[in-house]
Amino acid sequence: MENNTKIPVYVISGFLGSGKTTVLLNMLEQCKKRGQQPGIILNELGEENVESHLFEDKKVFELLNGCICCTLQEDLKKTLDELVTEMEERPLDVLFIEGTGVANPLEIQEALLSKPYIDQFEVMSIITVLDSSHYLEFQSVFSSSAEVRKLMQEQMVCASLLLLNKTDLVPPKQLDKVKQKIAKIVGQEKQMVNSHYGKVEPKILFEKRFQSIAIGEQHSEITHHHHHHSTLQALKLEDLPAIQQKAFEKWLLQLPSGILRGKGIIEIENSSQLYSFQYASKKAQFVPISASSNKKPVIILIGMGLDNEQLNAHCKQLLQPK
Ligand SMILES: Nc1nc2c(ncn2[C@@H]2O[C@H](COP(=O)(O)OP(=O)(O)OP(=O)(O)O)[C@@H](O)[C@H]2O)c(=O)[nH]1
Repeated sequence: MENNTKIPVYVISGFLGSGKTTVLLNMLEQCKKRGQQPGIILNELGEENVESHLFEDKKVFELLNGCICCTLQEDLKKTLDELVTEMEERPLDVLFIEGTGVANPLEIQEALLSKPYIDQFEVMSIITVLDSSHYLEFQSVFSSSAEVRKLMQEQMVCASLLLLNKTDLVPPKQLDKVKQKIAKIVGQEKQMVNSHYGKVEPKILFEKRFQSIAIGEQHSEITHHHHHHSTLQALKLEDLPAIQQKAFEKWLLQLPSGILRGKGIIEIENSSQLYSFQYASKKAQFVPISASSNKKPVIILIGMGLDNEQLNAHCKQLLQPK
């Protein structure tokens, strides 16, 4: 493939629940306005993508139940091959890759910069999304693990653009403090932009900020990372009864502290509709989804350092309501 036909690629990285999908949906909206056909590669830790209803009319490739940056790098390469083949029938103008919340984007970058992908794809930007409302907590030695701190630092350091998301949840003084702390890690030059529900001027989001250097060339900066999320677990709950919304919110808030993220679909008692829910930054959100989407209630929980007995007991409360 000639250089001028390379597919521009945006990699969206960031910790669990920081707002990656929200940013991706905003970028897709922009593509629609521009009449561009996007391709999407989604990598999820759970064995099911509970958010597929968000991308119904889009070309989505899913890499499930593992993290691109570990065992799934080969799968990512296969998906890229598939995408190139499919493009002969249905061309794409732009590709978005959303990693799991625990992916190190260096590994995605590495796949894209290796042969033959470097001749087919052009990395435009690695956008790392940060939850500015929980940044201090995630970086604190008292309330977070060394694994989480290191992973977030890697996600920040290899970003070409940092989005400080969820600014609505942070008082201005705290936001300043967060920015100063981040600058100490990434340096003053790295571009940092505030965002609220991932809304950022399209020009900033779509700007080309990445210079590709093939792996193996002298100045390549790729280094291998250690697999730091060995203790991470994704848990799936199915066969769920209809649940009262308030009781469910309370249940979420009382989850063991190792649970960092929850998402899924539930049936709310006395409502004929299914709801998609998000639990991130210790906040729950519910959005009704159409009955025609053929979804079944399911809950995905993701966490680290979990006490399985405690978690099982907590889950039982939900599965066997009084
Ligand atoms: N208050 C607030 N909530 C936000 C903002 N951006 C995203 N959210 C909410 O945070 C939750 C998680 O957002 P997602 O975009 O799904 O986060 P993610 O990074 O894709 O999450 P993972 O799937 O864990 O990787 C959702 O409920 C969003 O609506 C924001 O700026 N402010």
